[in-house]
Amino acid sequence: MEPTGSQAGTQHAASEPMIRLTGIGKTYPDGTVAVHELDLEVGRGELAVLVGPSGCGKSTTLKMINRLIEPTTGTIEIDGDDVTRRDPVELRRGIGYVIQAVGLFPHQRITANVMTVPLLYGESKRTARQRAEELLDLVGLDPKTYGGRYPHELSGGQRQRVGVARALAADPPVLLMDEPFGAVDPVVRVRLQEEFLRLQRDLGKTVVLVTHDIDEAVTMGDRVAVFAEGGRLAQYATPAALLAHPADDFVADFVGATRGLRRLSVTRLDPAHLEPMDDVKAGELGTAIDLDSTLEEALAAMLRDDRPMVGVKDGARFVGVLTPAGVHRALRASLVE
Ligand SMILES: Nc1ncnc2c1ncn2[C@@H]1O[C@H](COP(=O)(O)OP(=O)(O)OP(=O)(O)O)[C@@H](O)[C@H]1O
Repeated sequence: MEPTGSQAGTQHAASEPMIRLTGIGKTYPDGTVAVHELDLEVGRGELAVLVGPSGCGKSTTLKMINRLIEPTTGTIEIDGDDVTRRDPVELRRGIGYVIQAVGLFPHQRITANVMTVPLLYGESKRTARQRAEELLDLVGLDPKTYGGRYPHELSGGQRQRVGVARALAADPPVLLMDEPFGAVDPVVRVRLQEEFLRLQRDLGKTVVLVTHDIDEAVTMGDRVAVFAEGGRLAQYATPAALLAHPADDFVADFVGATRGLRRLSVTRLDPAHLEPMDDVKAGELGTAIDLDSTLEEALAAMLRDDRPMVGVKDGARFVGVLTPAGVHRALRASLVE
């Protein structure tokens, strides 16, 4: 199934996936099966999330993609190339990697931390500095304020942003992220998630992100891979499909009893489900919402204004009215793609 929603990045979709794992498996020498014969494809510009309970092989899978861990079976292709034939060090330079602990050099200032990657590529100090400052700006950190600080002089969320900036420094087509927003409080986490989605839409990177948080998975992912015990892939689907049709009881339990509510937060408005504005309704409307809102935001607006409908704007222009019946239609339509 094709990815849905505005974050799909489908304009880059070529028939060949950017990342293809075929029969990939990892058994550790002590006999632990961390990943069991996994097939997974990630399209160009797509953001795939690996989610599941602790110890089910998500990190192992991620680290096999950049060969920090060698698979025991199967093949991994990036952009059609078999990565097992590539020099691992050179391979890793072409793949951004963001981890929870960030891994910044504690005794280097922030700009210097981000400069390490362009310097590795042989850029002059001056170009590397300029690039680092652009990247800090891109992730929302003013280089003048933060560039001269040391990592311990930043908040957890700011350090995560530096980690993202550094991973982007080589302009890699592929970005691997292991619990990148795990170390920050829930409010900062949601902000970082939103900012990263915006950035990813602009940059069109192919991203594989590991999390154990189903909310993060369905918010961020174009497609979500749910892992089960023993490194088994239980389901790989769009958030809408996963929430509406869990493949088995394990997935149903994992996505939770409130999955119906979660569907509201992953489905965006569509003009097709709005009713036309008329004079009577115009008088009944509270504050209008934007056309790119989610159904959850739409329902929240109806409840906040205590009205059975909400006006919808595209920029400054009113485009229609959404009612609870329209919400229902939109939910059903989100599955027919
Ligand atoms: N070097 C190792 N030797 C033996 N077993 C290992 C080794 N590294 C990881 N494992 C096991 O492989 C399994 C998968 O680990 P992995 O780190 O991939 O899980 P995960 O899904 O990322 O977990 P978490 O969410 O807790 O980070 C676990 O049972 C783990 O104990």
